Amino acid sequence: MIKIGVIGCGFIGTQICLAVDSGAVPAEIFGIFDFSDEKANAVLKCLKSSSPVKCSPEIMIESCDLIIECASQDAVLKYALPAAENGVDMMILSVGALQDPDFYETLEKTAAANHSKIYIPSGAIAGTDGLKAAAVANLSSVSVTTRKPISGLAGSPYLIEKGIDLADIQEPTLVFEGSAAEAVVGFPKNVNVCATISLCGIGFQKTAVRIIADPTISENIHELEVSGDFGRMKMIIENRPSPQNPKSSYLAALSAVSTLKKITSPIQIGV
Ligand SMILES: NC(=O)C1=CN([C@@H]2O[C@H](COP(=O)(O)OP(=O)(O)OC[C@H]3O[C@@H](n4cnc5c(N)ncnc54)[C@H](O)[C@@H]3O)[C@@H](O)[C@H]2O)C=CC1
Ligand SMILES: O=C([O-])CC(=O)C(=O)O
Repeated sequence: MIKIGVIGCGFIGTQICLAVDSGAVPAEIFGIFDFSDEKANAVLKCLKSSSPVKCSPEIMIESCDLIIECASQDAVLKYALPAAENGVDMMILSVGALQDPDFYETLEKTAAANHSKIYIPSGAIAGTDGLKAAAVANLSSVSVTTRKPISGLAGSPYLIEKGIDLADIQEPTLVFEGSAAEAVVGFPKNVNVCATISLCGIGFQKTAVRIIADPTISENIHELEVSGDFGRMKMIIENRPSPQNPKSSYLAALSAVSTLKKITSPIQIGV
């Protein structure tokens, strides 16, 4: 059984630990880490058949086969390279961290040199299978429009920098329009899906992003539009947000668990 370490014990980390603990995934949780001890303790408390240690990511890197990052872009920047250098696989949820081309290239080369894998779940969006296949030929445009309720965008660095007060927004309002590269920096906890789409398609600079703050909805809605040699694709997903963290959709946690199932299964389905 593979040994996993989980960095980040918030909504997604908790769901992953619960799925492994229930036996739905054949893996052992070796260790968990969160810089909030309270969050790590809350995970330990809800596990019935696993007894992971609370340990540093450095210890996980020495002891685990796979590290799952479900914490923040900072955690990816800090731990992804050391894990790859040690031949340890990593699943990354805070995908926006990969927008720096130098970091991405170094990570890719380091993982290749040390036979480690980087797994990026489809997260809170759908359509990555079709997009990846379409990207084998020429793509002319890829765009993502994200609509979130006010609570799903609170605290974003871009809104703070631009002096946009979400409390003033009474109707659906376009708060950002630009590249995915800019979006994942300005909204690091809100649009990692745009990073995943960029990596599947035409990259961070060419992927167009619009973010709409919408006080009339309760779902996190992502609309993906792609055109290219294959034809045209349009996908809309209306995600239920996590009750624990309204910025993140429930599907993001399910996608991480599904990726873990794929990693641990001899049968690989889909692109
Ligand atoms: N790829 C995708 O489609 C999606 C990605 N995400 C991203 O996944 C990550 C986890 O999401 P949630 O579980 O909903 O967030 P959360 O806020 O519920 O939990 C994150 C936890 O990580 C901890 N943390 C943050 N930085 C850390 C660090 N450097 N070292 C140790 N602990 C750290 C926090 O204390 C918190 O307990 C976030 O970065 C989020 O933006 C969320 C939804 C969709
Ligand atoms: O969960 C979502 O709907 C999207 C999200 O937060 C992200 O991509 O970071």
